[in-house]
Amino acid sequence: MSRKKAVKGKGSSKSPKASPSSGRTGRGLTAAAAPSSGLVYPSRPSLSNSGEFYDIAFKVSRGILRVINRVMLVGDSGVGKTCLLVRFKDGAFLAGSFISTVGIDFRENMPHKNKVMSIDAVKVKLQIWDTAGQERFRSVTHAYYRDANALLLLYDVTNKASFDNIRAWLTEIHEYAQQDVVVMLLGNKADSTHNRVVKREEGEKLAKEFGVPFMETSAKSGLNVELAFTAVAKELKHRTMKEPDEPKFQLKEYVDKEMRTAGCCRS
Ligand SMILES: Nc1nc2c(ncn2[C@@H]2O[C@H](COP(=O)(O)OP(=O)(O)OP(=O)(O)O)[C@@H](O)[C@H]2O)c(=O)[nH]1
Ligand SMILES: [Mg+2]
Repeated sequence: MSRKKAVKGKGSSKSPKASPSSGRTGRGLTAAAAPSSGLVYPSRPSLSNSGEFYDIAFKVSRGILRVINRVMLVGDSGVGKTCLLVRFKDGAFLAGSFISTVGIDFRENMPHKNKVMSIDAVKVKLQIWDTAGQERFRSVTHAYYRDANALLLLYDVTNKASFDNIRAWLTEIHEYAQQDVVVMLLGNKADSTHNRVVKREEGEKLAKEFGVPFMETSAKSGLNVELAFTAVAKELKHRTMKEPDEPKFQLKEYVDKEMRTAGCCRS
């Protein structure tokens, strides 16, 4: 058994109108806290696919520890969140006309995909939630923030407004997400060299100012897509399973090193 049902059904404590600070619970889950069965149930309830609330931490399946973590893609409409998710999950690029994601009923319709990654011999399950970037769906997105363990915040290097809005997104994240949420800034559409209006250095500078890791990506070419999700998965895995004497995993250092090793760009 991998799940322990905590609170049943819809209409429980989560709602788009919930107090912004009410969900601020740290993960606070370490391997040392795990019972010998390997089943761990943290106190924070999570939302399942069906809209029910569960306590999910990690489970042992066929002798492999599988860590389940929720990653949310956020940023302005059109920056490429859906395309990034599809590239990562299916290895394909959604070319053609732009179909904006809508968030009508956040419990039923918020699109997400699961992907299991192998991190240091541990299967890390990422539950990746796509969000609607349009302003009118913002309250829907807010309701999800506090369930996120990590946020990939995207702007579009060909769209200056999407870059300028990053400060506002970071303010929202600060207001609605868990205090210890992992945040990574991604400058997407790096393949569009001719239309680029935001330099890589500008992205680096902003990320440095806010103390978050940064990389440029392309859902079209695949540039750094795998690396972005791997880095997040590594950070989440280390947080969950850190041994007392193990040095802290440094996400930013890891990203910088990987970028240097790969000459900044890899697909
Ligand atoms: N050149 C290029 N185009 C991209 C890239 N990623 C996305 N696009 C294009 O940008 C447009 C918007 O992409 P989406 O992924 O739908 O954008 P979104 O962020 O999900 O937008 P919302 O759902 O409205 O929030 C589409 O026409 C994509 O084909 C990329 O890396 N490079
Ligand atoms: Mg979308």
